[in-house]
Amino acid sequence: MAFIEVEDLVKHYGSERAVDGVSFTVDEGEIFGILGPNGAGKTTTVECLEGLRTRDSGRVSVTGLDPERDGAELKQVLGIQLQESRLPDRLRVGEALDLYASFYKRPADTDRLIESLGLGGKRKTPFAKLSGGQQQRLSIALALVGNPRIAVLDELTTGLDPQARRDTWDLIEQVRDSGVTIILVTHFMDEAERLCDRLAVIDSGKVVALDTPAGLTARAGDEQRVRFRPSAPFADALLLDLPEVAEVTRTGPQMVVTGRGNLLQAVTSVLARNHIVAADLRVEQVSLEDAFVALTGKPLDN
Ligand SMILES: Nc1ncnc2c1ncn2[C@@H]1O[C@H](COP(=O)(O)OP(=O)(O)OP(=O)(O)O)[C@@H](O)[C@H]1O
Repeated sequence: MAFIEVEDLVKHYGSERAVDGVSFTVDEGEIFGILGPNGAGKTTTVECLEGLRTRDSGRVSVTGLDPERDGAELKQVLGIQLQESRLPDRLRVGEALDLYASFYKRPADTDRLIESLGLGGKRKTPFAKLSGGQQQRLSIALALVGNPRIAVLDELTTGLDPQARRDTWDLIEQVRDSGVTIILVTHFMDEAERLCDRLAVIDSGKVVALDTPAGLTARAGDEQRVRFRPSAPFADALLLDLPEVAEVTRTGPQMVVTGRGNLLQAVTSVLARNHIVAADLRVEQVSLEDAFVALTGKPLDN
């Protein structure tokens, strides 16, 4: 039996089928991503896994426990970081951690947890006086205070600045290295690509792909794009005649040449032969974002 198993999970809200037959498994020790646009059914899926929602049908097993039947036992192995979790403004960091620790049979040492999450010196600081990044760290600390085997993190870095996001990613890798299995719900491609060992891409309540980030990207093909500003006008046909080139588009002074194989060399050779200089030349490979569009027919951030 897999560490975590979700099989043919279905959940309706009224007549809306928010989760429509979702299946996946998670191995012990991995960071498993659930990626999808707003309203795709990600949160509902993990809420069924956490025992916070009752499923309409399907099977869910978390370390052999059924969240609906074995809720009390599950709470001892699962740590949850809720989306946009807010605490009372005046609750101090130490008080919040001690309170949450009291819910568990074998809580973590809160002093060590505070230190390892970079909140050292903040024990007496009220929630409202923490920065966005520190509040996020506290919510991760609260998810870990019960010494869980699994942590479910929902929209981990929403609202954080780039540095705080990178720090949080480092932290999550440390948590995984300490042996915690992580389920990460996100709608950020860069986060999924950086952190996840495997990903379920969810769209309109269904899993449309289940793979490693590299595997997903490979599915979108080996297409490349070469962007540049030509120093002189020329006919598109010059490039379209090349076997490597599939498409040429122009946006203002910029040209984008899409194709395969040794595209860069083919394009630059033709330009050189015609005495055209390519300024601001850039080559782009297929990204996870392209893979997502190929799979769902729409961009992630819609
Ligand atoms: N409590 C609820 N009552 C009614 N409909 C709901 C409820 N919660 C979610 N939904 C609807 O179910 C669908 C899936 O929502 P869900 O929150 O699971 O998606 P999500 O992928 O987590 O989205 P987001 O990234 O915006 O949180 C959406 O259409 C949403 O409007």
